[in-house]
Amino acid sequence: MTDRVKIFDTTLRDGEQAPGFSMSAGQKLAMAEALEGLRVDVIEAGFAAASPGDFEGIKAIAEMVTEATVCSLARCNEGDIRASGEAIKPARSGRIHTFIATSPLHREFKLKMDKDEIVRRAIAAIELARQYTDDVEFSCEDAIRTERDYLKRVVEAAIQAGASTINIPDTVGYTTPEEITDLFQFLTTEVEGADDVIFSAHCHDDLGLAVANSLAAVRGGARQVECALNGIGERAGNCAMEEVVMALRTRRDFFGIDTRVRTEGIYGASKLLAAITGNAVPRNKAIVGKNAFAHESGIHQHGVLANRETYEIMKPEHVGVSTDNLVLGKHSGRAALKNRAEKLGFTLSDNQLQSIFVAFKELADAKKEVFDSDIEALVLGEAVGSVGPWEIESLYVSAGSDEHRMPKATVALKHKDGRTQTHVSEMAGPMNAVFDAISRITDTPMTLEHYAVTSVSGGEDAMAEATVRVATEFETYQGRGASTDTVLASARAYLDVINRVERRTVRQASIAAQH
Ligand SMILES: CC(=O)SCCNC(=O)CCNC(=O)[C@H](O)C(C)(C)COP(=O)(O)OP(=O)(O)OC[C@H]1O[C@@H](n2cnc3c(N)ncnc32)[C@H](O)[C@@H]1OP(=O)(O)O
Ligand SMILES: CC(C)C(=O)C(=O)O
Ligand SMILES: [Mg+2]
Repeated sequence: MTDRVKIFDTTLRDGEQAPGFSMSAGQKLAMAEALEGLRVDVIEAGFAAASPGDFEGIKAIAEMVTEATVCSLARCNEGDIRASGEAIKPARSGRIHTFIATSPLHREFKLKMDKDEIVRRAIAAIELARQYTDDVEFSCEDAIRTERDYLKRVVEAAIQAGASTINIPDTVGYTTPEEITDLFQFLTTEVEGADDVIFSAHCHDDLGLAVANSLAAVRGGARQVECALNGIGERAGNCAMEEVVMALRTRRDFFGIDTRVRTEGIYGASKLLAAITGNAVPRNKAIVGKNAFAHESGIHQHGVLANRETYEIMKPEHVGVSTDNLVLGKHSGRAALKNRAEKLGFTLSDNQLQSIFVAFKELADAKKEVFDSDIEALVLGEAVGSVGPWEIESLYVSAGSDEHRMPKATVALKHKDGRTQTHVSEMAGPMNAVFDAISRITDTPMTLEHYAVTSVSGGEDAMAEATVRVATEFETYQGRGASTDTVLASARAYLDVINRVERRTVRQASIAAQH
């Protein structure tokens, strides 16, 4: 048994699997870089057999990551194992994670396999995986609803076949803390070969118990926790990485064990994920929500002013949340901007710094004060919006109280291939006119399902962040844009979606051309 809990991050596999959270290969690479910066032990980068894009995404991550183990998920069949083995080949340390369901419901209705067949499949898959790597993880899907004696039998067979990590998933979020502690105690003491492997917990949040159950599994002997940033994942999500890590760190006195995560990067990584997927973190979310370290009521403020520990059990800076509000101005240079971004949890390449610096100077000229949240919006705007191919060249909107004159938007967009196109739209609302003009120029008809604008910093000239959810003929997309001008922020959010759609079409066309 190790003296720490390994963090197996599945943001890019189970997390990405949930509707509304899919990421492009480039976005997955950016997230993998952030996860490596957090020092997670294992990055589950995808499911190699799922698609050529997933295969290439895992391979690119395996080529880039230098410290963490890079893992691919595989069913217990030859094709999946071989695809995973090839995808992780470039990794300094690569893992194949193979799984098969063991519960009566899954055996009878889904797999239509009896108990012996499942054991045979598991053994064959693990033995084949071992031909690619010594690091093989085996999961009994729906382990929690599996008969204990059968679970023990499958796990013992998996260990004998060569698995070095045994994962016990609560696939449907059904268990309770007491029950899972007892199960892990049973497995770690009763299973033959238990001392030679690491037991892992993979809890889902259907009853809001994923973090509590993961911690309870650790109490029962689990030494790997599978989790995802912001708790994303199938249905209600997975165990939230930031929560389980901070619970172990903050209550080390209770759990007596910790992870090796560099917690100062948590907030930046969480924001990056939210920006990339277009799914904002709720403000009351533990650790990474906007309110996690905010105090408005008088009695709390009075206490915090005297001593922060009266109402704070963690230091905000330990998870990368800055309490230093007023940061930079128009006289600041690149070094200060880079330093501030790093304090907020973002590592900027030289190219990113150059382009963010230009936007920062424009913002500093337009605003009296530049806050951390402004810088965050600039960095995330860069992470999301810089990839094009369309960008806004100019935008004019006229609207007013005269009911005989329709609001009008004149929009000019520039494409990376050199084209510039302008369209004038008149619609019932000014934003409708802007969105319509963008749709017409790019020839992308879409239905707006949700549109929201929030202020991300203080003052009259605050930065606005717009988010849109838009349905195309085939899929729903999220987009995000930021600016001190709400109309421009909204237009950028809408264009963010158009760019995602176009990039996806180009990607699909290139995949089709390869076949
Ligand atoms: C709990 C979890 O999170 S499991 C991971 C879930 N993630 C995903 O499914 C995302 C990626 N999946 C995919 O892209 C597709 O489902 C694919 C490419 C893997 C398979 O696609 P298809 O071949 O069309 O199969 P489909 O998805 O319809 O059905 C799954 C098949 O796998 C079988 N299967 C399911 N789990 C396993 C397993 N662990 N081991 C072996 N076979 C399995 C099912 O019995 C079914 O077989 P059948 O086609 O003979 O009936
Ligand atoms: C593939 C397995 C580990 C899984 O995601 C689950 O059972 O929830
Ligand atoms: Mg899962």
